[in-house]
Amino acid sequence: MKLQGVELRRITMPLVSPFRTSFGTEHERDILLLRAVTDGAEGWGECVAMAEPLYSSEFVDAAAEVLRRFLLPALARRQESAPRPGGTGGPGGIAATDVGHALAPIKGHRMAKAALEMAVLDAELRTLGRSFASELGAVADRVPSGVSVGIHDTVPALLDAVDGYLAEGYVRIKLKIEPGWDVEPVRAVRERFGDDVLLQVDANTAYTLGDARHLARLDPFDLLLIEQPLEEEDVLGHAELARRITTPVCLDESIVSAQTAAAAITLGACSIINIKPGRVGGYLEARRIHDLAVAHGVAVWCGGMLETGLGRAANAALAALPGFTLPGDISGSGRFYRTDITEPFVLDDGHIAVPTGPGLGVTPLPDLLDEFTTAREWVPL
Ligand SMILES: CSCC[C@@H](NC(=O)CCC(=O)O)C(=O)O
Ligand SMILES: [Mg+2]
Repeated sequence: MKLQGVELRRITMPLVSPFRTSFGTEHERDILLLRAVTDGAEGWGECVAMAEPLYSSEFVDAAAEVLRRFLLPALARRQESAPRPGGTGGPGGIAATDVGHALAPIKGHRMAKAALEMAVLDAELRTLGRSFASELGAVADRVPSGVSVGIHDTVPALLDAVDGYLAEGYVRIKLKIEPGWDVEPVRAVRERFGDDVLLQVDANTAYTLGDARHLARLDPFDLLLIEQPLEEEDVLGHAELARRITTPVCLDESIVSAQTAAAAITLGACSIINIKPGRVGGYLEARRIHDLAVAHGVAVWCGGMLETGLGRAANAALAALPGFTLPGDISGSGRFYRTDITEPFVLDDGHIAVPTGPGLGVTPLPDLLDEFTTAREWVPL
């Protein structure tokens, strides 16, 4: 497949309601999309980097810049040096499995790299007529849908939000927590909705090991897991915390590759992993982490970064792999957006259908995409 160029397209999508976490409050998403134009088909990639480097060190302006100045030129050089398919000499094409190798010399910027690999993979699979689900190894045609619930001003407001999501059919509730908003909201949700609701919490690195005794107060509430209680690099701290609480520790921000996943598992820093393809550099690395976790008996689930229907489609395909045994943050499009740029993903009996069409199985609706577009830039290879 010959990659002719990539369009960098920025869109701004308003959220249906503010989404507050321990690191800030989102009111809209400033999203970088990639449209890869090849001699076969066009492919789409979605960069999950936020507008500010608060979830991780990446942010969307930096992703666009590193793509423009370093990642796309590196891919162009790889394509120019690759032998033609079939072994003849001269500039050849590129395959999705080449992208990670071509970009490896550039340090970090995993979300930017993931978006580029996703776009190339989508173009390749559309050309082949294969779905993401079949390429990744999906074993299900729908996946259970969990929902992430932000920090609210009051407990009654939180309970109303949870009530609404349960009424919509979400099979698992995840509550964002931070110091001062943790035991009380969890207790209130348990008292109002009972012990059978699948319930977990996400701290986004808001605590320290010194909070271990306090976090142990969550143990009586039978949570599925506590996600990323400590800072990203404190792998040893998570291993010590896991010895002091009974709630299973799940890592998110700390797991940036199969290598870091192997280290975290070996050190006992987590017994569950939230896999986010953008955070780990792409869907192919995400599958490697899945395979590693399965080999170690570690459960995985698919996290979310408020993706549009493009990322949601790819995440649903990934979440259909056999090791994804816990409900992921693959909610309906309406959880965050009044209007999605693709046909909306809609909850059906608490599940999201896995797209079956070639590639992502969804494409942006041109008029809606144009409505949300704030910038377009063509980068020839
Ligand atoms: C703006 S917060 C994004 C990161 C957060 N993501 C979610 O809470 C799920 C969001 C979603 O459903 O897409 C996480 O740390 O897991
Ligand atoms: Mg998280």
